[in-house]
Amino acid sequence: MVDLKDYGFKAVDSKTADDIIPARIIEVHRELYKAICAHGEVSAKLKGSFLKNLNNREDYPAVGDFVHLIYNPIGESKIVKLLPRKSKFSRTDLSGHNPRHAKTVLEQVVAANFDYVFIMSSLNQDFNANRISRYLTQAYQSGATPVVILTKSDLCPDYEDKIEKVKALSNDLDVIAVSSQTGAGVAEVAKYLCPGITVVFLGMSGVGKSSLVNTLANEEIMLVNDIRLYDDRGRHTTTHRQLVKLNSGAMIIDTPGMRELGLWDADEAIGEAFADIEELICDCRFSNCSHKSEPGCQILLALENGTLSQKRWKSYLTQKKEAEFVKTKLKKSSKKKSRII
Ligand SMILES: Nc1nc2c(ncn2[C@@H]2O[C@H](COP(=O)(O)OP(=O)(O)OP(=O)(O)O)[C@@H](O)[C@H]2O)c(=O)[nH]1
Ligand SMILES: [Zn+2]
Repeated sequence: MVDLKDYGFKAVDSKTADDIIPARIIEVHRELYKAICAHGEVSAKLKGSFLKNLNNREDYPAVGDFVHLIYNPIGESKIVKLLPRKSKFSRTDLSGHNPRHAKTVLEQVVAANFDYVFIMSSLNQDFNANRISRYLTQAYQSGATPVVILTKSDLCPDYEDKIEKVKALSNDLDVIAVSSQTGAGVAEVAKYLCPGITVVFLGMSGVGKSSLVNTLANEEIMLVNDIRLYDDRGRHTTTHRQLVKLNSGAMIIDTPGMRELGLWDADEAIGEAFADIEELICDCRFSNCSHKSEPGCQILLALENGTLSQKRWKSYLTQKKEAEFVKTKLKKSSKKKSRII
């Protein structure tokens, strides 16, 4: 028997019928799900009655979700309910269109119920505090706790100032420098990986995610967790596990969607990441200040006396603009009936 608590399940007061049990989604392949439940791993589909009542794309189960299912020991189990999410990452699905021409923007959840977002950024010449700040905005919005992991510390002997720069992005932010090459800092990251804890990684390709995961797991976990399947023509294929359990008992969610996250209704999260700027704006003399030339503008004053850097102000404006763009698209598309999958 599998104890779902080992997979982060917190039993709530939801009394279930005898044949309905909780499970966690570990893979999503179009309409087919793979889930872990008390009886081990099962294949599952959405039950017709559940599917019929789905209105939004975000209500479809995603990797990491807890669900209720009717267990079937000899065939596909049926998912009957999606349990409330404590955190989630959504991707703006532009229906395959270039953003400028997209007619519909749909929210698609790509990972759910994670405790930490590991924001990965390399300490070498790619280091970019603005990018980290963008990821922070998304992390706060997800509902989980961000931890910034600065990789390849062996390539950058002098990284203290970079750590300070990142710490200045937000209050109480944990920032860890690591090297998968030398092992420096890896133990600090491992402290987060307690049994039942789920983490996701955000970061550009090549920052060293796989190397770190392999170092943490002390084995080729990415390979170990690949499973072999036979496709419908009997050909041999491998698929990549989307929720991976480490030896420590912690879990990592890694889905294709995680790699292309867009900003989703980010105003509130931007407010958290740029609280200082929003405070300044509140103090501008005119409530509709454009922060370009008005007298009594606190932004202009802060830029002039150097308490606010041009770079940070520009980064704030860029994020606002992006969030605005998505919102406009969303408003337009919600007037029409949303197309679901
Ligand atoms: N010097 C040094 N190189 C590293 C370190 N970690 C990773 N690398 C190198 O950086 C390159 C990319 O590392 P990966 O772990 O594959 O990066 P990734 O983020 O998983 O990349 P994707 O699979 O494309 O998402 C590889 O050539 C690694 O050998 C490190 O701590 N120090
Ligand atoms: Zn102003």
